[in-house]
Amino acid sequence: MTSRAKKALENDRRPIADYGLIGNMISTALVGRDGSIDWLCLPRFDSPACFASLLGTPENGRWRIAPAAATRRSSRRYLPQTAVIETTFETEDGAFELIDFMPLAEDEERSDIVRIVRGKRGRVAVEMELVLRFNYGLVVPWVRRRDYGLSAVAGPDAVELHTQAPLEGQNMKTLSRFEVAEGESVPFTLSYHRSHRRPHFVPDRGEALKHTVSWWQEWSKRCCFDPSQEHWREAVVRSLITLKLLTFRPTGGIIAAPTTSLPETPGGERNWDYRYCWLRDSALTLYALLNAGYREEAEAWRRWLLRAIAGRPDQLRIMYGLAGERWLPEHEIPWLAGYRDSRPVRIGNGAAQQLQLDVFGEVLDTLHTAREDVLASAPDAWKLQKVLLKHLVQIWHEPDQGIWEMRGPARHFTHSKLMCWVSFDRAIKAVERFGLDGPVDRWRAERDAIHAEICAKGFDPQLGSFVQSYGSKALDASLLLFSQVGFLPDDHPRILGTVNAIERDLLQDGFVLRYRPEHTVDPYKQPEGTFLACSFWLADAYVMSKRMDKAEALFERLLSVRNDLGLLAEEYEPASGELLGNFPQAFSHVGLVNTAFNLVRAAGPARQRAARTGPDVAAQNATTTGQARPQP
Ligand SMILES: OC[C@H]1O[C@H](O[C@H]2O[C@H](CO)[C@@H](O)[C@H](O)[C@H]2O)[C@H](O)[C@@H](O)[C@@H]1O
Repeated sequence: MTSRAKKALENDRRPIADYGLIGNMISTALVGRDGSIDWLCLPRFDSPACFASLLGTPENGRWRIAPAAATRRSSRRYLPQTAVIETTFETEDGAFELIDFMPLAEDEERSDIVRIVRGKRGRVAVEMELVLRFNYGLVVPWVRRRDYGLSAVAGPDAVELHTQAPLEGQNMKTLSRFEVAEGESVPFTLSYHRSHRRPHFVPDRGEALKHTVSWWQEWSKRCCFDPSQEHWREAVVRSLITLKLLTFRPTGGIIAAPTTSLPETPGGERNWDYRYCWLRDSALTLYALLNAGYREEAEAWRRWLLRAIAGRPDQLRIMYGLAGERWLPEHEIPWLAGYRDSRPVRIGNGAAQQLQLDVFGEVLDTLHTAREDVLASAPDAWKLQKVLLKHLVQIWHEPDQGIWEMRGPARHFTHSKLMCWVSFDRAIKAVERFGLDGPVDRWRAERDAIHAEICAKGFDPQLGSFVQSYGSKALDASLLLFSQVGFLPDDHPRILGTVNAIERDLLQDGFVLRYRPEHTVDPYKQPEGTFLACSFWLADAYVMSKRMDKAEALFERLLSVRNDLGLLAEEYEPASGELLGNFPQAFSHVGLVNTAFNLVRAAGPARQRAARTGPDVAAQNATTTGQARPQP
């Protein structure tokens, strides 16, 4: 076997959970346990990757710093309450730490990655390999030596490597070999800039580290999760830091994940680009941020939402780019082999063109919650809501692609209709509670008509459960949301029956599948992993029906599948114990935060949502359920 093939295989076998996330709220990088950065898009989350070995081979770009000799042991952690990763490598000759972080950046076209090698014990030989490949692992740049290191340019992109370590070019790669002794530091900075602009000054790396650490620690302190529940608080803070890392600071948009095409089925075709902002994820994200006390972030998210959706209501999209872009065409990238041969690798997302009726409900619920929680006034929000409702009156009867964005024929998905009901319901509440103007009688008639239709066509008396789409027998985890949006009382037999049916049909080793592909119109029939956000929704449904022990047990199991850094992908495969799908995924982390608050507060996000109220955080802090018993 050639060494190239060996390397490819080595890369193929790396579990998704082996990665950690660093970032500066403009872009992020995935750092492997072995010291290799295998995914980095520059300048923004949604730009082409310059390190793409995650989806191919090391030849598609990576930046590895690791011991030159065999590693005896390695361990890693985030520096407490930060987005800075510290990996410790131990060899026969001693030990060193590798500190990885991205300093905060103001300019969305300039980002730095800092890597500091710090000797801890003995004297260790270290190897650095930098393989730069712009445009998703394809384009080899023109590299020149500089007194500060090197510069590389190709087309619109340029990077500078700043280091005092010796550098050597070999086979289109840059290599370095040096030794580090106890107490010594060898820093590297990779700085991106547009090739038509001048490179920027790279400040002192020690100072940048101090500043980055203290910024994250101050930010984390703001989390108002009960500090006495240390174990859960730590998990909540890690999820919030991850959500913050997935936020595009210049606009406030939050992406679903920083990766594309990590497979939902290893070796399969369910490989999608998640580097965009989904409206669907907005209401639950807002509850998570507000409950945790992050008002500014919630306000920035709401402002992003209002800008993104502004315009004709019939042009509402289900997802947008970081700044609200609507043109997100889907392409396949043939030169990347795919993570464990999972092809195609896709860029852009065709689901952006779909009709998914539930997004109306998500948007109207988000704006309603913002009003209930007295976020800074947004005078145009109500006008926009009325226009959206006027359009929804015309279209809620239509079939759509549903919450799971199925690419088969359109259906009357029950969850989509449920969220249409939410749209009218929240608007009526806005009139009743805030005296806003609107055709409330018309809205009441629509709301009642949808309610009656769902109860007649979306419920199967034999199963005793709501079903995925009108007239079908298939179940769907999105039906777990019925109680938390307030459609029927928590203890209604139809709500309890639906939870029972999902427990019977969709559980795999205690985790929840979205649906069974063989029972649906989904054209991709390969089995996928269990869906983590849905598993959190089951825990929430247990809270709503006051089964706190079950809720707590499921929550603990979900915490146990996070990787060693506390990160979750979109899915989890119980048989192999692997995380699957794009990573880390915002929807999963939003689920974690909301379930944690549901467990510790008398009225957490699920009950707030059912009551159509916002989280009054001060009052919430004063009341905890006392029902949950977190482990120390
Ligand atoms: O696997 C099917 C679909 O998966 C993606 O969508 C999923 O992620 C979204 C973002 O978190 C979430 O809102 C949605 O409900 C999930 O199904 C993908 O982007 C779609 O193109 C794909 O059809």
